[in-house]
Amino acid sequence: MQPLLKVQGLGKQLAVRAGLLSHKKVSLLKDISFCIGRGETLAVIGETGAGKSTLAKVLAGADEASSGQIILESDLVHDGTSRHGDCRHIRLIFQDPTTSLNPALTIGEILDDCLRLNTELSSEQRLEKIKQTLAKVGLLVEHRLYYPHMFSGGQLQRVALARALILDPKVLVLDEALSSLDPSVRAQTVNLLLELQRETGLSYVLITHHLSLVKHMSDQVLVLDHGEVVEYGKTGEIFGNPQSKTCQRLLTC
Ligand SMILES: Nc1ncnc2c1ncn2[C@@H]1O[C@H](COP(=O)(O)OP(=O)(O)OP(=O)(O)O)[C@@H](O)[C@H]1O
Repeated sequence: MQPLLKVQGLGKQLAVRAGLLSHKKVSLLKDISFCIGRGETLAVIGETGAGKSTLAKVLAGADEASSGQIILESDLVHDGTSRHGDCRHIRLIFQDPTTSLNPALTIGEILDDCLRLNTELSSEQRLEKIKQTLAKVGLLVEHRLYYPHMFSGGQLQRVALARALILDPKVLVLDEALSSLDPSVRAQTVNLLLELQRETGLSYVLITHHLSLVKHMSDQVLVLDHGEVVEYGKTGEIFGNPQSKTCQRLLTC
């Protein structure tokens, strides 16, 4: 079966200052390859500084890769030098939604901006889409009139989810998106994500330090160390018989 998302030999280099007038290149990601099927979840784990957030940003188009390919449903999204098409099919959700939601706008205005900038929908169609999306993430239609500061942390993460889902993406990248939630809200949000996945065939790239979430949600695990893949396979196999020292260390923490 054709994978939904195929990543081949992805690399990210940065030029950093090495002296008064000189720069050197450092590799943040090296030769990353993996595939995700429709409705599947890939968990990305690794120690701090391993490159997980860099990978998240590169996948979602918030940062540019230096080499390699990103192929979504046989469309070349990144060809080794530049990004093609729009970023609506792979969307990113961060740990702290307060930093990415404009406090001066209502939730309805934030969601409407997203639709105005990325679609040709009329204002009536946009309002209908906003109402449908709020309902999809378990918020009320009236919540479109609220400002971000009027929500709890768990509700705000639902708003961030609504903003990601309103463009009907195929892949959601969750970069520690569940980490700041308290355990009961986290459990509700996980159930919501799994329900959405069952209903729509959405695929997830789940970046987290919570191994219980990895076990519960993911089909595959990719282990990063210093920007390189040191282990990649089915979740059950990785947890049952980790091969790399990094993975063994992470699983015993
Ligand atoms: N703009 C930048 N300039 C220089 N170094 C950077 C930059 N962005 C990231 N890095 C470095 O790249 C490495 C990977 O960072 P990244 O944030 O992707 O790691 P991470 O696995 O997400 O870590 P954490 O679990 O702590 O969030 C780190 O060593 C970081 O210092």
